[in-house]
Amino acid sequence: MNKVEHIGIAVSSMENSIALFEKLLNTPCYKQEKVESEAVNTAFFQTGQTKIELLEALNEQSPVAKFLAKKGEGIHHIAFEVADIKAEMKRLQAEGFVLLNEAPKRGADNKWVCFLHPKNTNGVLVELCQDAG
Ligand SMILES: CC[C@H](C(=O)O)C(=O)SCCNC(=O)CCNC(=O)[C@H](O)C(C)(C)COP(=O)(O)OP(=O)(O)OC[C@H]1O[C@@H](n2cnc3c(N)ncnc32)[C@H](O)[C@@H]1OP(=O)(O)O
Ligand SMILES: [Co+2]
Repeated sequence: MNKVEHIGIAVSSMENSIALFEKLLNTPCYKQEKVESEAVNTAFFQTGQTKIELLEALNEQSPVAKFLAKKGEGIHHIAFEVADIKAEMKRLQAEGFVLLNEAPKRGADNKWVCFLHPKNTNGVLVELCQDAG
């Protein structure tokens, strides 16, 4: 795990939260991107070596909609940058972590991603990210 690539934050209104985080971080949102496969709209802020990723549900089936209904707005996941996501997935599976997707899938911001179930990570949803080149 090279570094924290981003911290994912679940929000109810992307428009309101972009305005809030632009004030808080004193930096503009550098990208908004819909990830249909995850039923999320994302917005990114660069904060030094890491990023903030705001997440808004695109529909009621979105994992973010379920999270918001259950827990409300707040930190949703921590993403770690890895050099070789397939090797990391193999290593983590061998260590007993439950992978939520068997193969790397396309994430936002030009990444390959994989998620680990929070039941094996002290209740923290963990995402692995590798640059898709
Ligand atoms: C990929 C695009 C973008 C990127 O960075 O590129 C993203 O990050 S997209 C982010 C949205 N996508 C995901 O979150 C995909 C992975 N998530 C899942 O597969 C599900 O959300 C899952 C399996 C974590 C939970 O889904 P489930 O249907 O099982 O929901 P439950 O409410 O029944 O949850 C079961 C259990 O897990 C706890 N939980 C759920 N979400 C989280 C979370 N974000 N952090 C910590 N814990 C979480 C939930 O409280 C339940 O625990 P329990 O003790 O039973 O209450
Ligand atoms: Co993420």
